[in-house]
Amino acid sequence: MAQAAPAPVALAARTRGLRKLYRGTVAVDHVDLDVPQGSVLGMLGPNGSGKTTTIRMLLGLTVPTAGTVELLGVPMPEQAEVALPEVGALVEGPGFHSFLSGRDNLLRLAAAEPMLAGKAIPGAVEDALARVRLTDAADRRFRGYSLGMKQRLGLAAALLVPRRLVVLDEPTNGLDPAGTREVREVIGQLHAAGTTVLVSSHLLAEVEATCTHVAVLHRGTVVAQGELATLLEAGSPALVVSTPDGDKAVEALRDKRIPARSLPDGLQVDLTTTTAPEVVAILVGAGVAVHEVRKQRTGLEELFARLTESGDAQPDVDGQEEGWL
Ligand SMILES: Nc1ncnc2c1ncn2[C@@H]1O[C@H](COP(=O)(O)OP(=O)(O)OP(=O)(O)O)[C@@H](O)[C@H]1O
Repeated sequence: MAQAAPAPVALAARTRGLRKLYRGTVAVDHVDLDVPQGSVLGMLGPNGSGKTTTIRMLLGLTVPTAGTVELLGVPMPEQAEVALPEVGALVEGPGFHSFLSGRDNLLRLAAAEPMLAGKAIPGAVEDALARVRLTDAADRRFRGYSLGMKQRLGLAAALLVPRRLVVLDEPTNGLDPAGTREVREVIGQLHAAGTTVLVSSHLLAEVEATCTHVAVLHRGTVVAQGELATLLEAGSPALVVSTPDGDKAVEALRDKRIPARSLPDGLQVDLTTTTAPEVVAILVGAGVAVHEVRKQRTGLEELFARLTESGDAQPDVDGQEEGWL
């Protein structure tokens, strides 16, 4: 039965005071999340920070202990049947049958899509398979798929019909670099088509590369959210100087009360109380060989550093290599 489509809304998803307890353990608390219509919002947080639990509550898969959820303007889970047909989701355990091929799994899911007419099903399945580059492996059984292929099939299921909102929980888990680039491409295409995308990740670099907005979770609460560009501007600016004379340079700056710290190939200078030309003049005056100087964006990095300093959370090693100093 076709349902009345939800009306256009400013926020594709909105939570207020969201809380989830598991046997006395707080998984999510006080989460007021705004996912603007048309945005690509990266939900960023270390392992165990509450990303999956929040996403599951948004989709009506987990019942909140307290708080409210609105999805495409309607309350969840009360009006799930209104919102969910317009929401594609890739979450843990998408329920594929191990003995069926990738294509047959998608055909089964497509048959259950209220927005897909029967005769449109085969075409929609082939399109979705092609979009995640799984056509060649489509006849193989799901149980023989690699983790990356399983992720691709999950993504294909989320893309079976045009959606107003696509929710992807750690979509690049298990994917190689080419697969990761393809997921970024798919997110870019969805964004260009006006679809709102909510994507969770523990990789800073991944969020920076794909998102317009960010919500940072730590220990179950949102510690920052907003436009990526605004968050990147926040935090104190820094200068990264490449030089073989790092220690000498740090000393020269500290003599002038400018905070700096050594890096493997140079140093990082805090620009809160000084400027880049002044730093370069001091270094050159002190006889430091300056090979390269560049401004560093520190907003997200600082937010993440604060998270890791508080103990229980470490960003992924890949994230450190790609997105950190
Ligand atoms: N079904 C459950 N039963 C008990 N505790 C749970 C359950 N699901 C999640 N938790 C706990 O809730 C907290 C948040 O977990 P969640 O999976 O939402 O975090 P996450 O940010 O998605 O982590 P990851 O990046 O590792 O997937 C963790 O402490 C986790 O152990």
